[in-house]
Amino acid sequence: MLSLNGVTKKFGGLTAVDNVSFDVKEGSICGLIGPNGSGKTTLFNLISGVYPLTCGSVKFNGVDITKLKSHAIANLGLVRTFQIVKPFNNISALENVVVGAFQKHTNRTDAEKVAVRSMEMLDLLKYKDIQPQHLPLAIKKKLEIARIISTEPKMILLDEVMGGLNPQETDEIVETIIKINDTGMTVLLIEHKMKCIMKLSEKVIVLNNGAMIANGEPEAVVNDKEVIRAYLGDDYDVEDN
Ligand SMILES: Nc1ncnc2c1ncn2[C@@H]1O[C@H](COP(=O)(O)OP(=O)(O)OP(=O)(O)O)[C@@H](O)[C@H]1O
Repeated sequence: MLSLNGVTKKFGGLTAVDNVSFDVKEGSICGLIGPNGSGKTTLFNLISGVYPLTCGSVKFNGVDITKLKSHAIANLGLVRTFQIVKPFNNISALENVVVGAFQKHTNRTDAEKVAVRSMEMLDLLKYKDIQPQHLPLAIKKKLEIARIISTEPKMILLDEVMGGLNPQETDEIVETIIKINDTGMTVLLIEHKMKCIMKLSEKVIVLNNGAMIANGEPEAVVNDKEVIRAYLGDDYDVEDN
């Protein structure tokens, strides 16, 4: 579904993403992990057309999207969340989600139907008339997911959607991601909470200093010596994370 080949990004003298190649299988959930500053968000920015690549290529659903802009990539069905959620604060939660649905639907009634369905899936309908500025972080994060789901994508990129949430809120988001994936959407997610990564991911990709140091099944990846050295640490225990 998504295929990266030699993806590289240089910011002046710094190679933020270094010759990264991997595939994400259609219908799967794939985790992207690594230390702070290892290039995860930059990689999302490259895939989603926010930054141009220095070299390499990205294919989505058989189409070369390397040089496409974000909106064109979103039109093909590949959308992402941002680490810092920035909803439109002066309109209701529902209107925020309707904005996403307008990507495919020009008709207001159709767009609203899709938005309501997305909010239902995330158990957000009770907040529909509230402006996001009055909602807690966990609900804002869910709203961001509802907004991208309402574009009716084939694949979503989630950038630390569990960051800053308590264990119960985190569990809810994990269940939501499973529900979304069950509808057929492919998921690639950046996450520091290893327990969630282990529960959700069919495959885990690890970046360190911009380079991919592991790519495989979660069990194999967490037992990989280089991953332990670079990221997890010797006393790593999934239950603690
Ligand atoms: N626009 C930019 N200009 C210059 N350097 C950048 C830019 N964006 C990111 N970087 C640098 O690229 C490297 C990778 O950053 P990135 O944000 O992708 O890491 P990350 O793995 O997502 O980190 P975190 O887990 O903290 O979010 C860092 O050294 C960062 O300072």
